[in-house]
Amino acid sequence: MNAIMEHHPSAPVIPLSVARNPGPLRGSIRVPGDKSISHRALMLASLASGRTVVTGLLEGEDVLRTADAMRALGATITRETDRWVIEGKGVGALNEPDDVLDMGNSGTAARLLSGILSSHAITSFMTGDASLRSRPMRRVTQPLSANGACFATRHGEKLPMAIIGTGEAAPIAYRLPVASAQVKSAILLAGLNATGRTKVEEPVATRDHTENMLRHFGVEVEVGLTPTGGRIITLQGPARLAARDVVVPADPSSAAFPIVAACLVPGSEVRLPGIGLNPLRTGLFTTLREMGASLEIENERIEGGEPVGDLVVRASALQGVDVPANRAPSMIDEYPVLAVACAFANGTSRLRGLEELRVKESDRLSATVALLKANGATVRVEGDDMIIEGRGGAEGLGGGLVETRMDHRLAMSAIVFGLAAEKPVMVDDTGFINTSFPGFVSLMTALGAAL
Ligand SMILES: O=C(O)C1=C[C@@H](OP(=O)(O)O)[C@@H](O)[C@H](O)C1
Ligand SMILES: C=C(OP(=O)(O)O)C(=O)O
Repeated sequence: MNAIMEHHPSAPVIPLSVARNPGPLRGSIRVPGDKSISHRALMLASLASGRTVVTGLLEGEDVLRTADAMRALGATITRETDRWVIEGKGVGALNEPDDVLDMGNSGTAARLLSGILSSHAITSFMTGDASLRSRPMRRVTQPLSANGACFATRHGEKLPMAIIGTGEAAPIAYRLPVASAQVKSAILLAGLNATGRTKVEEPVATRDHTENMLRHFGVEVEVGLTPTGGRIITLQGPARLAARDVVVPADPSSAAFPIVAACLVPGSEVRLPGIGLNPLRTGLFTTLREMGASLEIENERIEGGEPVGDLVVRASALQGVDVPANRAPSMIDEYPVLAVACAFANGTSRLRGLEELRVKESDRLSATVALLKANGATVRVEGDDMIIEGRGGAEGLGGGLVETRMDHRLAMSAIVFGLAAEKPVMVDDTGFINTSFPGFVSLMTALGAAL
C-alpha cells in the first residue's frame, strides 16, 4: 500500500487551536486537483477501452475510494510518480465485486457509481462512513430504478444498500427535482449501457464535468437550453468510450479556503496558479468580488478541456452581500467559508436558497450557524436563507469550539476563521480535511499561517 493510502478519516482525531495570524499570508501555492473531475476521470477511464493517463489527480481520501471501487470492478489502476494510469474494462464489462464497496465520506463516489452499477448485470453492496450513511440515496435510487435495476436501502434511502443491476437497462428520462450534478451524472452514466436515448432535464444548470468528460472520451452528448435557463442533456446508448488522457485542473472549491483567508488576514497577497474556472463552479469568485475583494485572474487558458487561470488575491475590506438562490449550484460547497467571510464583512449578508446544504457531509446549514455563533458572530436562518450581521473586522470574533461533524469543509472554514479572528478558535477534528484537500495545513503554513 502506498503512503497516501494510509491515512483514513477514522484514524486518530486531530484537534487544532488556531490563533490570529501574527503576519500576512504571502506566496504562491498549488492547490490539489479538482475532486469532481478526479472522480469522473477514474470512473470514465475504467469504463473506456484502452489506457488512460491522468495527471493532476486529487489524491484525497474521497477519490482514493473511487479508485479502490473501480479496481474492485475490474479496472487496473496504478499510481506512477506523477500520474495515474488506468486500463479500462469497457462499458458493460465490469466484474462483480468480491466485497462491499466502501465509499468512505464521499457522496459523489456513492451517487455516480450507483448509476454505473445500475446498468451492469452484477450485484453489489455499497456502504460508507457514518456521515455518508446518513445521507439520502433515494434521489438516485428512485430515478435509477426506472431502468430495471433494484436497490435495497436501509430505512428506505440510506446506505448500506444492495444494488442488483441489469444488463438490459432501459434508458431513463428524468427531470431533476433538486439541483444536483450527482443525480444528473448518475443517470447519464447509467445511460451509457442502456439501449436508447437517456434524457435529463435540470431546471438550473449544475456543474457539467460529466458531460464535458464524456465528450472527451468520444461520447456524443447533446445539451439544449430550456426557456427558463435550465438544460436538457441527452445521450444515446449503448456508448463506447475510447481512452483519452486527462489533465485535472486545481480545485476552485479547495482554492476557496486560502482565498478567503487571504482576503481576511491583513496585508496578505496570495497567488494560486492553474485554478479551474468552469463557470458552473465560480459563484464564490463572483460573490467575493461583489463584496469588494481584490481577486484577479491572470493567464486565462484552456487546459485539458476546462478553462483555468492563475488567481491573485489580496487582503480587502469586505462588504455584506446578497447572494441569489440561483447562484447556489455554482458555489454549493463554498457557503461555509463564504459565511466566515460574511462574519468579518461590514454590514448584513443574506445567502439565499441553501436547502441542499442540509444533506451534505453534515447539515451544513446548522453546522455553519453553530460555527459562527460559537465564535461571536450574529447569524440566523430564515426558511432556507442564512443571514449574517457582519462585524466589519475581527473584534469580538473567535474564542469558540467548532464541531466539524465529519465535514472537511467545516474544518477548513473554522481554520480560516481562526486565522483572522481576535481570539483563538478550537477545531475538534481536522482529520477529514484529507478527504478533499490533503496537505491543506502545510500549504497554509507555506503561506505564513502559524498553524
Ligand atoms: O457532482 C459533483 O462532483 C458534486 C456535486 C455537488 O453535490 P450535489 O450534486 O449533491 O449538489 C457537490 O456538493 C459535490 O461536492 C460534488
Ligand atoms: C459535498 C461534498 O462532497 P460529496 O457530496 O462528494 O461528499 C463536498 O466536497 O463538499
